[in-house]
Amino acid sequence: MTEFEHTSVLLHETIDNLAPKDGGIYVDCTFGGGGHAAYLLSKLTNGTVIGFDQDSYAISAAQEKFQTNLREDHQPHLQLVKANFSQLAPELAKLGIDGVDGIYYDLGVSSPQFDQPERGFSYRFDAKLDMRMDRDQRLSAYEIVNEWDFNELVRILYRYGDEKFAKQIARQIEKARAIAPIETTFQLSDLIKAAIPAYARRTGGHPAKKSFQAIRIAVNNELGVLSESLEAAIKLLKPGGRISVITFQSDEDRIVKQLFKKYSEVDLPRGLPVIPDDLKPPLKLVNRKPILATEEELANNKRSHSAKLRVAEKI
Ligand SMILES: C[S@@+](CC[C@H](N)C(=O)[O-])C[C@H]1O[C@@H](n2cnc3c(N)ncnc32)[C@H](O)[C@@H]1O
Repeated sequence: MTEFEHTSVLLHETIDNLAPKDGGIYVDCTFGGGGHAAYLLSKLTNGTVIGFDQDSYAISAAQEKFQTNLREDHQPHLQLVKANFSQLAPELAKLGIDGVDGIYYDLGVSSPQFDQPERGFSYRFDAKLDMRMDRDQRLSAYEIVNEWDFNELVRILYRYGDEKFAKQIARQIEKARAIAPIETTFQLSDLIKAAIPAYARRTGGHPAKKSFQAIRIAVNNELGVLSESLEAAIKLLKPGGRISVITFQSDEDRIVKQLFKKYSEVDLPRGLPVIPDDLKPPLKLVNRKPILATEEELANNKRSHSAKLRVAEKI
């Protein structure tokens, strides 16, 4: 049995806000342990949920855990797709689907990805630098740390990690790899610690936290694939269909917020008495402000602290 322990964040808020309807087609873009999907399936007596994940480990764990729902004749039916959600439209087209009633994303990594030392995501375990969610992908943390030039390293550390000592860390990495390749998470974490001044190391969390997050986002091109996929998702939604997105990082949330804004507002010529249908925006916001975890969830799940949920509806 493949164990997959992951506590879902904003579980009810994400799914209830989709207002699921029997017979509908729903897409879970980040299936993981299937916590959100299990709750969605429990709300349907018939209909289809398509679960995407780029991690073959998540897909094989789901094949065991959701055996019943995966049976051809079972209602509600679950179908799994091992693919990046950047491939949303072409993968759904392969299944003959060109419109959906709801779609949701729970971004970032799952607990097993962090907690399995050999995945190389965590500074808590010593392992070969990796951080690929999709282990068929070529680019890993090893290449970024050992091959990307100083300016590229500084850019990702600043941009994806808000790391103010980005330059010092990139310099330390350059110095170390000139002698021998940086192979492991502990080697990288020690270099980061050495680059950060002692006064700064005494405050905040683990000194390598921001840099590890930044490198992970770069390895998996997390921000690049998000906008592309959200654009496709909005097109795929049927009128009245909804999209929920949980983000965990400010750049991610900004992408969702700006895209929802772009599609829910239109610049109309002044003085139009009635807005013609073809000028109406394609989306309306279900919640103006992002939904955050309740006090109870915050107390029980550390991952929920940075979570923000935004929901919109296709008009
Ligand atoms: C936070 S977990 C999802 C947890 C899930 N909602 C649950 O309740 O168990 C995120 C999952 O999405 C997957 N993922 C992240 N980015 C992806 C992408 N671009 N394409 C496909 N899967 C992705 C990861 O591999 C991981 O398994």
